[in-house]
Amino acid sequence: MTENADKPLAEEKQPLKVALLGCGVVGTEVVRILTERADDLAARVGAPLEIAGIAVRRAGRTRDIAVDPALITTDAQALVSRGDLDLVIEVIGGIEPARGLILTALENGASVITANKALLAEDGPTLFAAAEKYERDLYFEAAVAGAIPILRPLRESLAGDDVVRVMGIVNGTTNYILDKMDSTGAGFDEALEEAQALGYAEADPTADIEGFDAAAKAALLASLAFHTRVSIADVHREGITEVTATDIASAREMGCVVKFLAICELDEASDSVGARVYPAMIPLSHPLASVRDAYNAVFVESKAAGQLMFYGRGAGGAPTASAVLGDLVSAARNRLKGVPGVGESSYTQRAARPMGATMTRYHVSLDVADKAGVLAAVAHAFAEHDVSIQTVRQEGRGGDAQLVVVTHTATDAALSATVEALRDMDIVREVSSVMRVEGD
Ligand SMILES: NC(=O)C1=CN([C@@H]2O[C@H](COP(=O)(O)OP(=O)(O)OC[C@H]3O[C@@H](n4cnc5c(N)ncnc54)[C@H](O)[C@@H]3O)[C@@H](O)[C@H]2O)C=CC1
Ligand SMILES: N[C@@H](CC=O)C(=O)O
Ligand code: NA
Repeated sequence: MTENADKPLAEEKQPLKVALLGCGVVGTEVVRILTERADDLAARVGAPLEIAGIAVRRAGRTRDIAVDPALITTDAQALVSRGDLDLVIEVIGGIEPARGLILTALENGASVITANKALLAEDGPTLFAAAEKYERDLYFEAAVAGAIPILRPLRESLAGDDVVRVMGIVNGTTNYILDKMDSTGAGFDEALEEAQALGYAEADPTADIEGFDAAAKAALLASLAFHTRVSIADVHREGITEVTATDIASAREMGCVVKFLAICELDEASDSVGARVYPAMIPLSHPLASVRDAYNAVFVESKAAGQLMFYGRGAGGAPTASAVLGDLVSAARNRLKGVPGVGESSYTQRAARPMGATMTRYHVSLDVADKAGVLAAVAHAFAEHDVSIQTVRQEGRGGDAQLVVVTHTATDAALSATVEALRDMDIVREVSSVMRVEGD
């Protein structure tokens, strides 16, 4: 008889009790995987995972889940206060009651898995401090880029390297909208409705289209990548609501596509961190240009590894549940061992770099009077602000002309001052669009 024969099988071990908070798009898929894959999960963890309770907002609603109705409760606070839970999954979203519930769960000895980027980017330090105090895990792989494993690689695989830049498409809803507008000519509202029906959008889709969701994710990426604390308030944010069909066509004309980007950079000279989200034109040859539908992709650049790219489904119930379950298995293994896993690392305390100091390029479309000297006057406005022009294209339109100017790299402060000056010029009838150019 081998030594192992005495060891209890996973299913003979005391089950780990799991509570689920919220049973919407993501929660439903979490329950499905937990129930359908129970035996394999038990084998991987080393003990069965038992659903001990599911907190919902409305009890009577028909749900597509196969669990004992006695497990359903509308009292999430009582559930997390029980004291016998090993693991709590928070997929309610928003700030409160999620924050209070997570803190109570940690205080009562449970490790927590959450997909809630909004909360972590607003008040992560409070939650991480509680996890450390009670020696429990607080994992959140699902919070950034859905199914794509990106946070664990940053926290663990790249812990010995120095990350200098993270750039990606981290919001599925907006990528879906921009992709549909570009490839099928769909209108903004129509594409947003489709994204909502497919379960990609936040409960309030303003969070997606105004960039709050991507800004929260950028804050989490920057914090992990640069071992510091970046909150959503530190992230420069512009959403996609101003992107027009004309911008998309204009991007095509210069061999580009409009993508909604999150960019996090370490400025070594000033030891500061810049994080920003905005729609930008990128060349069709850039790998991010071919990210379609609700897919996400994240580029990481580090000193020793060079460039790494992570790609996959960034939104949707099942892909997001995959990330939640991955965290659940890790946290469950740690619970069995009695020690928490790797926590947060924010030892550098780097300052936030102001947006004005960011080096970027602009694509500016102007409606101008079509007369002698206009081009020279416009060029002068750029030169006066130390912004060098890369290309100018002019198209006549009756008595008016349209000028499309693409600049070389300059500080964002210089570029926006140039645009302000252009707006004040009599010969400029309208600055019809301003968009940054990235990725080359
Ligand atoms: N849907 C997606 O593709 C992704 C979602 N996430 C995040 O996952 C979380 C959940 O998202 P979804 O499932 O899409 O949202 P959802 O709106 O479909 O689900 C949330 C559920 O929580 C319930 N709820 C609200 N207040 C409650 C309370 N006090 N007690 C119990 N239940 C309550 C709601 O009734 C709803 O069923 C959010 O933090 C979201 O940002 C993260 C990645 C992707
Ligand atoms: N609403 C989000 C969901 C995932 O984080 C998105 O569209 O990416
Ligand atoms: Na992820």
